[in-house]
Amino acid sequence: MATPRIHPSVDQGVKAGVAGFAGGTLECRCASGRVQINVASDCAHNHVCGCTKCWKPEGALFSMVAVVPRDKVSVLANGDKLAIVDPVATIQRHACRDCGTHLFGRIENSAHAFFGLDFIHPELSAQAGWSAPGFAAFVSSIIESGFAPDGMTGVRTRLQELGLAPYDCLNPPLMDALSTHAAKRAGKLSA
Ligand SMILES: N[C@@H](CCC(=O)N[C@@H](CSCO)C(=O)NCC(=O)O)C(=O)O
Ligand SMILES: [Zn+2]
Ligand SMILES: [Zn+2]
Repeated sequence: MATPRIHPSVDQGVKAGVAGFAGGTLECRCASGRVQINVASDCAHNHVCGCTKCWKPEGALFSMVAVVPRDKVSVLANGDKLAIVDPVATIQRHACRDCGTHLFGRIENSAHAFFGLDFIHPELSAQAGWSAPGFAAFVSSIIESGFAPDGMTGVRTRLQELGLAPYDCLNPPLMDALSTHAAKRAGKLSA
């Protein structure tokens, strides 16, 4: 069986980030009049995501997605082309109307554990040095996009080979953060 194409940024091996990297500019994929955003910070929790909601480049089974503080994100050019993909989703993904690329995803619910963080796709930046992806999230979800279930062992094996531990939700630190937040809100843990 052919090697599964996880994502073009990791298919030849995961490249390490650069310590002290300070961010860069992300662009959509239009031939002209590109939407540009600036991200004045390195990203964190970078991962590949198999969910149906995250933007994936052509041919890839996974997106590559990470978070940055929302106050570090600003629109530099052609922001009038941005539209929210799904206004009721937890993550409101601001995408280019013309090419479909997602420039940033924002959580507007201030009660959410990840409020204050925006989701970005570091590959949309020409600058190298972003923190590398460290795990694979929502792996089983690729089936929801039509991937054949009998290929899942091959996908998980390839992810392991790349050093991207596969999870069917988020990784344990992020799942623990979500549960800690929920427990504090419910008064089960002290805030
Ligand atoms: N099986 C579903 C899962 C979708 C999902 O829950 N995605 C996550 C991860 S996105 C980045 O890691 C999520 O938090 N979604 C919230 C949102 O998208 O608003 C599917 O594949 O659709
Ligand atoms: Zn575009
Ligand atoms: Zn996702």
